[in-house]
Amino acid sequence: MSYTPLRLEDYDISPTHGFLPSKPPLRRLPDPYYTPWEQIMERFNQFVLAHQIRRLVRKALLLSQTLERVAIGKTSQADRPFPNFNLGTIHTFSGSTDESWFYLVTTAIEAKCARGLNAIIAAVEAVEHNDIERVTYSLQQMALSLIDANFILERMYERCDPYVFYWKIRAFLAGWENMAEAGLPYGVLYEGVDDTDKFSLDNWQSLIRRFRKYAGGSAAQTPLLQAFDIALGIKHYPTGEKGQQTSVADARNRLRNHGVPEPPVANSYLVQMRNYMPGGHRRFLEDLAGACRVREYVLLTCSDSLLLLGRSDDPRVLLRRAYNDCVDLMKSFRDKHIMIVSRYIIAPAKSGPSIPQRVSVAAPSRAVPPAPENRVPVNYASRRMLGGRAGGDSLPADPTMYPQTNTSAIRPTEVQVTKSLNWDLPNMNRSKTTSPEPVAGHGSKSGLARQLDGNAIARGTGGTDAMQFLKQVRNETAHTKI
Ligand code: HEM
Repeated sequence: MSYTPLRLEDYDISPTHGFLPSKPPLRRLPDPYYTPWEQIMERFNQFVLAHQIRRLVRKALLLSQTLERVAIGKTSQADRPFPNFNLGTIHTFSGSTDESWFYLVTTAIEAKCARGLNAIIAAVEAVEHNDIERVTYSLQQMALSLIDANFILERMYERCDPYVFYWKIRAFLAGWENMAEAGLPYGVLYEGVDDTDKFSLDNWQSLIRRFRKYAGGSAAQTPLLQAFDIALGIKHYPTGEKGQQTSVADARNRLRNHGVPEPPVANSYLVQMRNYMPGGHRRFLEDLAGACRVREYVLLTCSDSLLLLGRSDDPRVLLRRAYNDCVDLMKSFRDKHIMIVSRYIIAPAKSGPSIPQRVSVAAPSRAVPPAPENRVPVNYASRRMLGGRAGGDSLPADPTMYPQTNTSAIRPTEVQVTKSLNWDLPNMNRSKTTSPEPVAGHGSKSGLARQLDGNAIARGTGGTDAMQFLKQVRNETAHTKI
């Protein structure tokens, strides 16, 4: 099979902005058709705080998001230029600068690593031409990009506070995949979609099949790290399984079968994350995996163990050093990232909110009543005690907004009531009422922002057992070194 050079532009990737769009996003949708939506967004944070957002969104007009008149990509801000990385956020869920910073750090890494993507393409091509010096130079450029990524990642600590991240931001990013522990064993039912409204209690099993599971927002959905993994030949195996990185024999085999694509990364979570990437970016990863043989080239060029003693200006020594530097920097990025996860997720989860929390009970949905035998006897008095709205409370205590301001402690009977609502099988209404509303469902009781006891698994917004997954990915990276 002949080699066809890869071109970033063919995959909606910008040579200057990488996986970011080359034009800044619109500040607001210019067509007056979307005014009802924009009006909600103008005061989004106030509405969330006042518990009005669900009501308003329900009331809002159902507008087509594919209206032809919408000039997506057209910007009113040609003078806020991306190339200078003069970035800011227009809207956040929580209204906090911590949340803005969280997005900005992630976006800045994308922006800065664009040159790394160009270097990846150059390295792939140089291998095809057996140009050792160009392969080395391209790997050095990739390393510079990874140095930037490492540096920017550490800036997360500057303005994103772990407490705020864990207790105030994270719930909004949560999804409904692998979230049984958070109270969503089946995912979420999308009202009005797939005839769900025709549901009756007799066919609840078919209804369960209509629940949808989607992972939450996670930077794991960036193609960037996967592109570097593929370029360096770093393989990831299913979590809990020990795999092997390419050996010299594998490398020979692959070079002989030129053009036969490598099987995709075998870690199902990373593969699944590709479904959340734009189609062009996903295709890029697939095509890159088919075309890239950088690791094989380095392995075969540098297989002679005597090279370890070789002169420092031997091109093969320089090649191996450039390759290993990249692997080291990928490992270092993942080390730093694990440290972030332990400070932003594990530590706050273990220590809990600064003041004891209350639990809240989701009001049963009118659309799907619970089966009579599963109805939980929650009376109005107990709901008020739990911070609910029953009985016409004008100012409900909301454990999700600022748990440190909640002064009442959890009572065992209240926890039982909540658990019962969460887990009883035919009681579908719980998912419908709690999950799509980030405000109501993610306090201390069932969402991602909650206190974990000693043995509980800390899950990422993508639903992984975060530490087990991330450490394996990091170790697999380290084992790739030649
Ligand atoms: C407060 C900051 C961050 C936290 C708490 C965090 C947390 C996590 C967690 C828990 C996972 C496991 C997957 C999941 O279930 O979600 C993950 C994966 C991942 N995150 Fe982050 N993350 C943060 C920032 C970033 C940034 C800035 C990047 C930059 C690109 C990033 C890139 C990744 C990648 C690529 C993965 C997939 C695993 C890998 O390839 O190493 N994360 N993150």
